[in-house]
Amino acid sequence: MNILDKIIADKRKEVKLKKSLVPTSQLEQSVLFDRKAQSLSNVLRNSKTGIIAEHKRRSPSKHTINQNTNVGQVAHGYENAGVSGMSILTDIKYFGGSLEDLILARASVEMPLLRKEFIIDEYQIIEAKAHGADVILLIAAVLSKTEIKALSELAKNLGLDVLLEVHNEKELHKSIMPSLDMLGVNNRNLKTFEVNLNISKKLSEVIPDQFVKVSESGISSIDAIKGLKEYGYQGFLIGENFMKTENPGKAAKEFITKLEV
Ligand SMILES: O=P(O)(O)OC[C@@H](O)[C@@H](O)c1c[nH]c2ccccc12
Repeated sequence: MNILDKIIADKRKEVKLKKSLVPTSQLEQSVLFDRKAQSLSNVLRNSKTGIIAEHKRRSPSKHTINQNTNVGQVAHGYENAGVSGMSILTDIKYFGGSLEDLILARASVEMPLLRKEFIIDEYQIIEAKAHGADVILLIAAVLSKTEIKALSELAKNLGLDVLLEVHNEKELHKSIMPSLDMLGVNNRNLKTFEVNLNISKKLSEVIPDQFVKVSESGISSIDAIKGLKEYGYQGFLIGENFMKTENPGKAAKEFITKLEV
């Protein structure tokens, strides 16, 4: 079994258990559930830099990246750096994140927050809204077309933006539908961990213009961003490059300052 299949198998068990413990009717009572979400796609359309900075403690490919973070401080640092939004890993087992991280970031900043999760069930979208997310991620590699449609339509009904992630042309063709806001190309193959920025460049031609294009993973230089912008990308998801430093917010600030000149 590849790592992605393993993560999804565990996720199915986790969601089943959660559903039995906390019903959606209870999630819907959260004060955050009624909060009006902010649109990351709108921010990206109007941003010169388009950085989405991620909070990621560890990953199956890199193991420990940064175990000493205070997510509220990181969120403040990113906001102060002028990022367009923040991505927060909420998977516990493989990425060391949690929904608590999402709440703590929400309590610290106003900018759009993406719940970075392996979403396979509508329950997780209600949960995202109840914990202050503005955006959800859907990963085409693990969902059918019917699932992508149902999950993205639910998110839109709740006022959330949808970022749909693909890694190849087949996934892209299966996924294109009006209930998506952003199309993300993951430069990392989630099955092999191989990273190649040319995947974003290649797939850019087949992404229709109505979607904001986001390039994800393996981005660590200003030149990489300049190159991707030429292919129409307006969003750049960066995790490790900031998180591996002692002060991710400071690293993001230095990066964005260089990008602006
Ligand atoms: O740390 P990086 O290489 O900058 O990558 C960030 C982000 O793109 C990556 O964490 C990611 C992209 N898609 C995902 C799906 C699930 C978990 C993680 C991810």
